[in-house]
Amino acid sequence: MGKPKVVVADPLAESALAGLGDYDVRHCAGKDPEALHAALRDADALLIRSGTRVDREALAAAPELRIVARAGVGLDNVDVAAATEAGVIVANAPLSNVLSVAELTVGLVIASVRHIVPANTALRNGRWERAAFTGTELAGSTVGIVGLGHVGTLVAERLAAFDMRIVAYDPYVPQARAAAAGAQLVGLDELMARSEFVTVHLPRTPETLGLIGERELRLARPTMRLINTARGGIVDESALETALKEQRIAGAALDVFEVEPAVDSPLLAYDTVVATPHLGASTAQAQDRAGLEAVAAVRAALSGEPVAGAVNRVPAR
Ligand SMILES: NC(=O)c1ccc[n+]([C@@H]2O[C@H](COP(=O)([O-])OP(=O)(O)OC[C@H]3O[C@@H](n4cnc5c(N)ncnc54)[C@H](O)[C@@H]3O)[C@@H](O)[C@H]2O)c1
Ligand SMILES: O=C(O)CC[C@@H](O)C(=O)O
Repeated sequence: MGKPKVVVADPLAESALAGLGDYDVRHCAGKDPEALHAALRDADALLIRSGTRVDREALAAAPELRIVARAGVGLDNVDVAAATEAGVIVANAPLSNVLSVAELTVGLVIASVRHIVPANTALRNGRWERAAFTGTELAGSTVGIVGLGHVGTLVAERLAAFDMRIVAYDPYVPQARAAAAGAQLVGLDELMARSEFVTVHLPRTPETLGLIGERELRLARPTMRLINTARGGIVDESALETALKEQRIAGAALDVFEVEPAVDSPLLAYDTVVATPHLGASTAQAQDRAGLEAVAAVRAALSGEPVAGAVNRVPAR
Protein backbone atom coordinates (compact mmCIF):
# COMPACT_ATOMS: atom_id res chain seq x y z
CA MET A 1 0.00 0.00 0.00
CA GLY A 2 1.39 3.43 -0.97
CA LYS A 3 1.31 6.59 1.08
CA PRO A 4 -2.13 8.17 1.63
CA LYS A 5 -2.84 10.89 -0.95
CA VAL A 6 -3.64 14.35 0.39
CA VAL A 7 -4.87 17.11 -1.91
CA VAL A 8 -4.16 20.69 -0.81
CA ALA A 9 -6.53 22.89 -2.80
CA ASP A 10 -5.96 26.33 -1.22
CA PRO A 11 -2.80 28.05 0.09
CA LEU A 12 -1.91 26.79 3.57
CA ALA A 13 0.69 27.96 6.11
CA GLU A 14 4.15 26.42 5.68
CA SER A 15 4.02 25.26 9.30
CA ALA A 16 0.94 23.20 8.45
CA LEU A 17 2.34 21.77 5.20
CA ALA A 18 5.37 20.58 7.17
CA GLY A 19 3.04 18.23 9.05
CA LEU A 20 2.17 16.38 5.83
CA GLY A 21 5.72 15.19 5.07
CA ASP A 22 4.91 11.48 5.26
CA TYR A 23 1.95 11.68 2.83
CA ASP A 24 1.76 11.90 -0.95
CA VAL A 25 0.78 15.59 -1.15
CA ARG A 26 -0.64 17.10 -4.35
CA HIS A 27 -1.41 20.79 -4.73
CA CYS A 28 -4.18 21.95 -7.04
CA ALA A 29 -6.10 25.15 -7.76
CA GLY A 30 -9.31 24.34 -5.90
CA LYS A 31 -11.22 27.22 -7.45
CA ASP A 32 -11.01 25.42 -10.82
CA PRO A 33 -13.56 22.56 -10.58
CA GLU A 34 -11.92 20.55 -13.38
CA ALA A 35 -8.51 20.66 -11.71
CA LEU A 36 -10.11 19.82 -8.36
CA HIS A 37 -12.05 16.84 -9.72
CA ALA A 38 -8.95 15.46 -11.45
CA ALA A 39 -6.88 15.83 -8.28
CA LEU A 40 -9.54 14.14 -6.17
CA ARG A 41 -9.75 10.97 -8.31
CA ASP A 42 -7.64 8.87 -5.92
CA ALA A 43 -7.38 11.30 -2.95
CA ASP A 44 -7.77 10.11 0.64
CA ALA A 45 -7.97 13.60 2.15
CA LEU A 46 -8.69 17.14 0.99
CA LEU A 47 -7.43 20.31 2.69
CA ILE A 48 -9.15 23.59 1.83
CA ARG A 49 -9.75 27.19 2.89
CA SER A 50 -12.60 29.36 1.61
CA GLY A 51 -11.55 29.36 -2.07
CA THR A 52 -12.57 25.77 -2.89
CA ARG A 53 -16.19 24.68 -3.30
CA VAL A 54 -16.72 21.06 -2.24
CA ASP A 55 -20.10 20.27 -3.73
CA ARG A 56 -21.86 17.02 -4.62
CA GLU A 57 -19.99 16.83 -7.96
CA ALA A 58 -16.60 17.21 -6.28
CA LEU A 59 -17.50 14.49 -3.78
CA ALA A 60 -18.67 12.20 -6.58
CA ALA A 61 -15.27 12.66 -8.24
CA ALA A 62 -13.55 11.45 -5.06
CA PRO A 63 -14.46 7.80 -4.39
CA GLU A 64 -11.59 7.22 -1.92
CA LEU A 65 -12.03 10.46 0.04
CA ARG A 66 -12.19 10.10 3.84
CA ILE A 67 -12.00 13.69 5.06
CA VAL A 68 -12.46 17.28 3.97
CA ALA A 69 -10.53 19.47 6.41
CA ARG A 70 -11.29 23.19 6.35
CA ALA A 71 -8.47 25.41 7.62
CA GLY A 72 -10.86 28.00 9.02
CA VAL A 73 -14.39 28.47 10.34
CA GLY A 74 -17.06 28.87 7.63
CA LEU A 75 -18.37 25.70 6.01
CA ASP A 76 -20.69 27.37 3.50
CA ASN A 77 -18.33 26.19 0.71
CA VAL A 78 -18.77 22.53 1.70
CA ASP A 79 -21.91 20.46 1.12
CA VAL A 80 -21.80 18.80 4.53
CA ALA A 81 -25.00 16.79 3.92
CA ALA A 82 -23.62 15.33 0.67
CA ALA A 83 -20.31 14.55 2.38
CA THR A 84 -22.10 12.76 5.20
CA GLU A 85 -24.09 10.69 2.67
CA ALA A 86 -20.82 9.80 0.96
CA GLY A 87 -19.26 8.78 4.28
CA VAL A 88 -16.75 11.65 4.22
CA ILE A 89 -15.80 13.38 7.48
CA VAL A 90 -15.95 17.19 7.39
CA ALA A 91 -13.89 19.07 9.97
CA ASN A 92 -13.15 22.74 10.52
CA ALA A 93 -10.93 24.75 12.86
CA PRO A 94 -13.64 26.68 14.68
CA LEU A 95 -11.53 28.90 16.95
CA SER A 96 -8.40 29.23 14.85
CA ASN A 97 -8.98 32.66 13.33
CA VAL A 98 -11.78 34.28 15.36
CA LEU A 99 -9.45 36.70 17.18
CA SER A 100 -8.00 37.89 13.87
CA VAL A 101 -11.50 38.50 12.48
CA ALA A 102 -12.52 40.41 15.60
CA GLU A 103 -9.41 42.58 15.39
CA LEU A 104 -10.03 43.35 11.70
CA THR A 105 -13.62 44.25 12.58
CA VAL A 106 -12.45 46.81 15.17
CA GLY A 107 -10.04 48.17 12.57
CA LEU A 108 -12.84 48.56 10.04
CA VAL A 109 -15.07 50.33 12.57
CA ILE A 110 -12.36 52.91 13.20
CA ALA A 111 -11.30 53.17 9.54
CA SER A 112 -14.88 53.84 8.59
CA VAL A 113 -15.81 56.44 11.18
CA ARG A 114 -12.46 58.31 10.98
CA HIS A 115 -12.37 58.29 7.14
CA ILE A 116 -8.88 56.76 7.17
CA VAL A 117 -9.00 55.39 3.63
CA PRO A 118 -10.33 58.46 1.74
CA ALA A 119 -8.12 60.80 3.82
CA ASN A 120 -5.08 58.70 2.90
CA THR A 121 -6.08 58.76 -0.76
CA ALA A 122 -6.63 62.55 -0.70
CA LEU A 123 -3.25 63.20 0.92
CA ARG A 124 -1.41 60.96 -1.54
CA ASN A 125 -3.10 62.98 -4.28
CA GLY A 126 -1.71 66.23 -2.86
CA ARG A 127 -4.82 67.35 -0.93
CA TRP A 128 -4.37 68.32 2.74
CA GLU A 129 -8.07 68.21 3.58
CA ARG A 130 -8.89 68.27 7.27
CA ALA A 131 -12.45 69.60 7.57
CA ALA A 132 -13.75 67.11 5.01
CA PHE A 133 -12.65 64.20 7.16
CA THR A 134 -14.04 65.13 10.57
CA GLY A 135 -15.08 61.93 12.30
CA THR A 136 -17.06 60.87 15.35
CA GLU A 137 -15.81 59.42 18.64
CA LEU A 138 -16.78 55.86 19.41
CA ALA A 139 -17.38 56.47 23.12
CA GLY A 140 -21.05 56.75 23.92
CA SER A 141 -22.25 55.43 20.56
CA THR A 142 -24.11 52.15 20.13
CA VAL A 143 -22.88 49.11 18.23
CA GLY A 144 -25.31 46.39 17.20
CA ILE A 145 -23.77 42.94 16.92
CA VAL A 146 -25.69 40.53 14.71
CA GLY A 147 -24.59 37.04 15.78
CA LEU A 148 -23.06 36.81 19.24
CA GLY A 149 -20.93 33.69 18.75
CA HIS A 150 -17.16 33.47 18.95
CA VAL A 151 -16.32 36.46 16.74
CA GLY A 152 -19.30 38.57 17.85
CA THR A 153 -18.38 38.10 21.51
CA LEU A 154 -14.72 39.06 20.95
CA VAL A 155 -15.89 42.16 19.05
CA ALA A 156 -18.31 43.08 21.86
CA GLU A 157 -15.58 42.77 24.49
CA ARG A 158 -13.17 44.88 22.47
CA LEU A 159 -15.65 47.64 21.57
CA ALA A 160 -16.80 47.81 25.21
CA ALA A 161 -13.25 48.98 25.99
CA PHE A 162 -14.01 52.02 23.79
CA ASP A 163 -16.96 52.83 26.09
CA MET A 164 -19.49 51.93 23.41
CA ARG A 165 -22.95 50.65 24.27
CA ILE A 166 -23.40 47.10 22.97
CA VAL A 167 -26.69 45.61 21.78
CA ALA A 168 -26.87 42.21 20.12
CA TYR A 169 -29.29 40.11 18.11
CA ASP A 170 -28.89 36.34 18.39
CA PRO A 171 -31.95 34.20 19.09
CA TYR A 172 -29.74 31.24 20.03
CA VAL A 173 -27.78 32.94 22.82
CA PRO A 174 -29.08 33.21 26.40
CA GLN A 175 -29.25 36.63 28.07
CA ALA A 176 -26.68 35.60 30.70
CA ARG A 177 -24.07 34.89 28.01
CA ALA A 178 -24.78 38.20 26.30
CA ALA A 179 -24.52 40.03 29.62
CA ALA A 180 -21.14 38.40 30.28
CA ALA A 181 -19.94 39.96 27.00
CA GLY A 182 -21.34 43.35 28.07
CA ALA A 183 -24.19 43.15 25.53
CA GLN A 184 -27.94 43.62 25.83
CA LEU A 185 -29.97 41.24 23.65
CA VAL A 186 -32.60 43.00 21.50
CA GLY A 187 -34.66 42.16 18.40
CA LEU A 188 -33.14 42.77 14.97
CA ASP A 189 -35.43 45.72 14.20
CA GLU A 190 -34.55 47.46 17.46
CA LEU A 191 -30.86 46.81 16.84
CA MET A 192 -31.09 48.34 13.36
CA ALA A 193 -32.92 51.41 14.68
CA ARG A 194 -30.66 52.06 17.67
CA SER A 195 -27.16 51.43 16.33
CA GLU A 196 -24.54 53.80 14.93
CA PHE A 197 -22.60 50.68 13.90
CA VAL A 198 -24.07 47.32 12.88
CA THR A 199 -21.55 44.50 12.60
CA VAL A 200 -22.42 41.08 11.19
CA HIS A 201 -20.99 37.82 12.62
CA LEU A 202 -23.24 35.05 11.31
CA PRO A 203 -22.64 31.89 9.31
CA ARG A 204 -24.06 31.96 5.77
CA THR A 205 -27.06 29.61 5.84
CA PRO A 206 -30.44 29.61 4.07
CA GLU A 207 -31.79 31.35 7.19
CA THR A 208 -29.20 34.16 7.26
CA LEU A 209 -29.00 34.90 3.51
CA GLY A 210 -30.39 38.40 2.97
CA LEU A 211 -31.13 38.80 6.70
CA ILE A 212 -30.10 42.43 6.40
CA GLY A 213 -32.05 43.64 3.40
CA GLU A 214 -34.05 46.60 2.15
CA ARG A 215 -36.54 46.54 5.06
CA GLU A 216 -33.87 46.34 7.76
CA LEU A 217 -31.72 49.05 6.14
CA ARG A 218 -34.74 51.36 6.06
CA LEU A 219 -34.86 51.13 9.87
CA ALA A 220 -31.29 52.40 10.16
CA ARG A 221 -30.17 55.87 11.22
CA PRO A 222 -28.51 58.08 8.58
CA THR A 223 -25.37 57.94 10.76
CA MET A 224 -25.26 54.12 10.76
CA ARG A 225 -22.19 52.31 9.39
CA LEU A 226 -22.49 48.65 8.48
CA ILE A 227 -19.55 46.26 8.91
CA ASN A 228 -19.52 42.75 7.43
CA THR A 229 -16.58 40.46 8.11
CA ALA A 230 -18.75 37.30 8.12
CA ARG A 231 -19.99 36.32 4.66
CA GLY A 232 -21.27 38.04 1.56
CA GLY A 233 -24.99 37.65 0.95
CA ILE A 234 -26.02 37.96 4.61
CA VAL A 235 -26.29 41.66 3.80
CA ASP A 236 -28.22 42.11 0.56
CA GLU A 237 -25.66 44.01 -1.55
CA SER A 238 -28.16 45.60 -3.89
CA ALA A 239 -30.20 46.93 -0.93
CA LEU A 240 -26.95 48.13 0.65
CA GLU A 241 -25.94 49.94 -2.51
CA THR A 242 -29.31 51.69 -2.70
CA ALA A 243 -29.07 52.76 0.95
CA LEU A 244 -25.58 54.19 0.33
CA LYS A 245 -26.66 55.91 -2.90
CA GLU A 246 -29.64 57.53 -1.16
CA GLN A 247 -27.43 58.39 1.85
CA ARG A 248 -29.86 56.61 4.17
CA ILE A 249 -26.80 55.21 5.96
CA ALA A 250 -23.35 56.79 6.45
CA GLY A 251 -21.13 54.00 5.18
CA ALA A 252 -20.08 50.38 5.08
CA ALA A 253 -16.91 48.39 5.72
CA LEU A 254 -16.82 45.07 3.92
CA ASP A 255 -14.37 42.18 4.03
CA VAL A 256 -16.70 39.72 2.29
CA PHE A 257 -18.92 39.85 -0.79
CA GLU A 258 -21.70 37.93 -2.47
CA VAL A 259 -19.34 37.06 -5.32
CA GLU A 260 -15.61 36.79 -4.65
CA PRO A 261 -13.17 37.95 -5.94
CA ALA A 262 -15.30 41.14 -5.84
CA VAL A 263 -13.13 43.27 -8.09
CA ASP A 264 -16.16 44.41 -10.12
CA SER A 265 -18.48 45.11 -7.19
CA PRO A 266 -20.44 48.36 -7.68
CA LEU A 267 -19.98 48.97 -3.95
CA LEU A 268 -16.31 49.79 -4.58
CA ALA A 269 -17.37 53.01 -6.34
CA TYR A 270 -18.53 54.60 -3.06
CA ASP A 271 -16.14 56.78 -1.03
CA THR A 272 -18.19 55.79 2.00
CA VAL A 273 -17.22 52.14 1.57
CA VAL A 274 -14.02 50.63 2.97
CA ALA A 275 -13.30 47.25 1.41
CA THR A 276 -10.79 44.48 2.01
CA PRO A 277 -10.39 41.23 0.01
CA HIS A 278 -11.59 38.63 2.59
CA LEU A 279 -8.67 39.27 4.94
CA GLY A 280 -10.36 38.45 8.27
CA ALA A 281 -8.33 35.29 8.79
CA SER A 282 -5.21 36.55 7.05
CA THR A 283 -2.75 36.84 9.92
CA ALA A 284 0.32 34.69 10.44
CA GLN A 285 -1.03 33.42 13.74
CA ALA A 286 -4.51 32.54 12.47
CA GLN A 287 -3.12 30.79 9.40
CA ASP A 288 -0.69 28.75 11.52
CA ARG A 289 -3.49 27.69 13.89
CA ALA A 290 -6.02 26.97 11.14
CA GLY A 291 -3.55 25.01 9.02
CA LEU A 292 -2.17 22.99 11.95
CA GLU A 293 -5.67 22.09 13.18
CA ALA A 294 -6.77 21.04 9.70
CA VAL A 295 -3.64 18.91 9.25
CA ALA A 296 -4.23 17.32 12.68
CA ALA A 297 -7.76 16.45 11.54
CA VAL A 298 -6.43 14.82 8.36
CA ARG A 299 -3.83 12.82 10.30
CA ALA A 300 -6.47 11.63 12.79
CA ALA A 301 -8.93 10.62 10.05
CA LEU A 302 -6.29 8.75 8.06
CA SER A 303 -5.23 6.82 11.14
CA GLY A 304 -8.79 5.98 12.13
CA GLU A 305 -8.71 8.13 15.27
CA PRO A 306 -11.44 10.51 16.46
CA VAL A 307 -11.26 13.83 14.59
CA ALA A 308 -11.31 17.02 16.66
CA GLY A 309 -13.36 19.62 14.79
CA ALA A 310 -15.50 17.06 12.94
CA VAL A 311 -18.94 18.53 12.26
CA ASN A 312 -20.58 15.32 11.03
CA ARG A 313 -20.66 11.69 12.07
CA VAL A 314 -19.87 9.04 9.52
CA PRO A 315 -19.25 5.32 9.99
CA ALA A 316 -15.55 4.41 10.31
CA ARG A 317 -13.97 3.07 7.07
N1 LIG B 1 -13.74 37.22 7.13
C1 LIG B 1 -13.18 36.07 7.44
O1 LIG B 1 -12.09 35.76 6.99
C2 LIG B 1 -13.87 35.15 8.39
C3 LIG B 1 -13.10 34.35 9.24
C4 LIG B 1 -13.76 33.52 10.15
C5 LIG B 1 -15.13 33.45 10.16
N2 LIG B 1 -15.82 34.20 9.28
C6 LIG B 1 -17.29 34.11 9.26
O2 LIG B 1 -17.78 34.54 10.51
C7 LIG B 1 -18.87 33.71 10.85
C8 LIG B 1 -19.05 33.75 12.35
O3 LIG B 1 -17.97 33.11 12.98
P1 LIG B 1 -18.07 32.66 14.50
O4 LIG B 1 -16.81 31.94 14.79
O5 LIG B 1 -18.45 33.81 15.35
O6 LIG B 1 -19.27 31.63 14.43
P2 LIG B 1 -20.14 31.12 15.65
O7 LIG B 1 -20.81 29.89 15.18
O8 LIG B 1 -19.32 31.08 16.88
O9 LIG B 1 -21.22 32.27 15.84
C9 LIG B 1 -22.28 32.49 14.96
C10 LIG B 1 -23.45 33.01 15.78
O10 LIG B 1 -24.50 33.29 14.87
C11 LIG B 1 -25.72 32.95 15.52
N3 LIG B 1 -26.76 32.74 14.54
C12 LIG B 1 -26.92 31.70 13.69
N4 LIG B 1 -28.02 31.90 12.92
C13 LIG B 1 -28.54 33.09 13.30
C14 LIG B 1 -29.65 33.86 12.85
N5 LIG B 1 -30.44 33.42 11.87
N6 LIG B 1 -29.88 35.06 13.45
C15 LIG B 1 -29.07 35.51 14.43
N7 LIG B 1 -28.00 34.83 14.91
C16 LIG B 1 -27.74 33.63 14.33
C17 LIG B 1 -25.39 31.70 16.32
O11 LIG B 1 -26.30 31.53 17.38
C18 LIG B 1 -23.98 32.00 16.81
O12 LIG B 1 -24.00 32.58 18.09
C19 LIG B 1 -18.46 32.34 10.29
O13 LIG B 1 -19.58 31.51 10.07
C20 LIG B 1 -17.76 32.68 9.02
O14 LIG B 1 -18.67 32.66 7.93
C21 LIG B 1 -15.25 35.05 8.41
O1 LIG C 1 -9.72 30.87 4.14
C1 LIG C 1 -9.69 32.03 4.56
O2 LIG C 1 -8.66 32.70 4.68
C2 LIG C 1 -10.98 32.67 5.01
C3 LIG C 1 -11.50 31.91 6.15
C4 LIG C 1 -12.71 32.49 6.79
O3 LIG C 1 -13.59 33.05 5.94
C5 LIG C 1 -13.34 31.45 7.68
O4 LIG C 1 -14.55 31.24 7.62
O5 LIG C 1 -12.58 30.85 8.47
